[in-house]
Amino acid sequence: MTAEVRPLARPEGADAPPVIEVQGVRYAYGDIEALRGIDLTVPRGTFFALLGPNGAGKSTLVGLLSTLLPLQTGAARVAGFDVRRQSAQVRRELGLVFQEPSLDERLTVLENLDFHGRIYGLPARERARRAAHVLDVVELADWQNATARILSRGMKRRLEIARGVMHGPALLMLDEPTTGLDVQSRRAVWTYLGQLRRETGVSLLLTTHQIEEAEGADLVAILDRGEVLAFGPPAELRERHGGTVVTLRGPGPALRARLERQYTGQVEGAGDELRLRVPDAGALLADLAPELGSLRGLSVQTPSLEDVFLDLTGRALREDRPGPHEATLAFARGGGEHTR
Ligand SMILES: Nc1ncnc2c1ncn2[C@@H]1O[C@H](COP(=O)(O)OP(=O)(O)OP(=O)(O)O)[C@@H](O)[C@H]1O
Repeated sequence: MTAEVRPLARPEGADAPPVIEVQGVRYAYGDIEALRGIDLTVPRGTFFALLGPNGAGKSTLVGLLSTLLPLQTGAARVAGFDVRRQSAQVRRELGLVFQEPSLDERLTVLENLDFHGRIYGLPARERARRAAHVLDVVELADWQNATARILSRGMKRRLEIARGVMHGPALLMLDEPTTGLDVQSRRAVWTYLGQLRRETGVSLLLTTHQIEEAEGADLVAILDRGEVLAFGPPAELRERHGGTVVTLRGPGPALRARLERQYTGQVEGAGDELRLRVPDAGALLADLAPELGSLRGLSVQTPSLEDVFLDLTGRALREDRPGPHEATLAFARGGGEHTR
């Protein structure tokens, strides 16, 4: 494959076409409808996360964008190139990091990068320059002559990421990139990805069912059963579909009556506990301030994208759901003391 050489850093003008454009895309495997009409536009430079449970259609959409699957209905472009008519240009704009390791274990770290650069037709000097740069970013420069086989899992993943951006793509596609890594290696991967974004302007497409990783994205699309249920910045989705839940323990009858009157439709819970779902917990807490001392306890639960998914579908995104992001204050009744 021959190709023009482009700089590692790709400062894009405001008029650069979106990195992903998908319009009316449907896809079926025989009778199984995997995608049922997808529309998405993702601007250049974005960290975009595609979040959805198993079978939602994430891999199918990624397959279409990366030209591995043929488009059946609708239109899709990557960095302005049509996936149907300009598949070679689309592939040049993509870097891929899969869940499964894909390094040549017999080659050294540097040779893995160099080989990749050759496939993309980069001249030797350019390959050496780019390899040095990306190895520097992922902190593997000291390991460049080591055989890939001896690297730890985290280091291999870092090398795969370095290789993914070696040819200067517009979009790096990451399929569950931190699966199987320990917490420290996960963090390292995200640090390096952040740095690569800053230095090269590369956009990221992350497919995941890990909520924590999607929370860090600029834009999230929640996909379920072949449809985009919500699309926007995580904070906006949380506000639109989650709402902060404030739980009061031991509110007296007068306070309860006032809140039910004032926050019609947002109050639930009987007996000792009262839950209010509000867009802005600060305003509610300010309103409650004079009565805080009379409560036995209070907790503020910030919604996560898991709550957003639950609100949209009535189902949990995954079984091993982490505990809610909860801050609890317990007040000793009457005493004014509190513990955290
Ligand atoms: N090769 C195939 N043949 C038939 N059906 C398929 C094929 N690949 C996927 N499907 C079906 O298409 C739907 C979407 O699958 P897809 O793999 O795109 O979802 P996903 O969100 O990527 O899931 P996962 O996270 O499990 O990879 C599912 O119902 C799946 O069973």
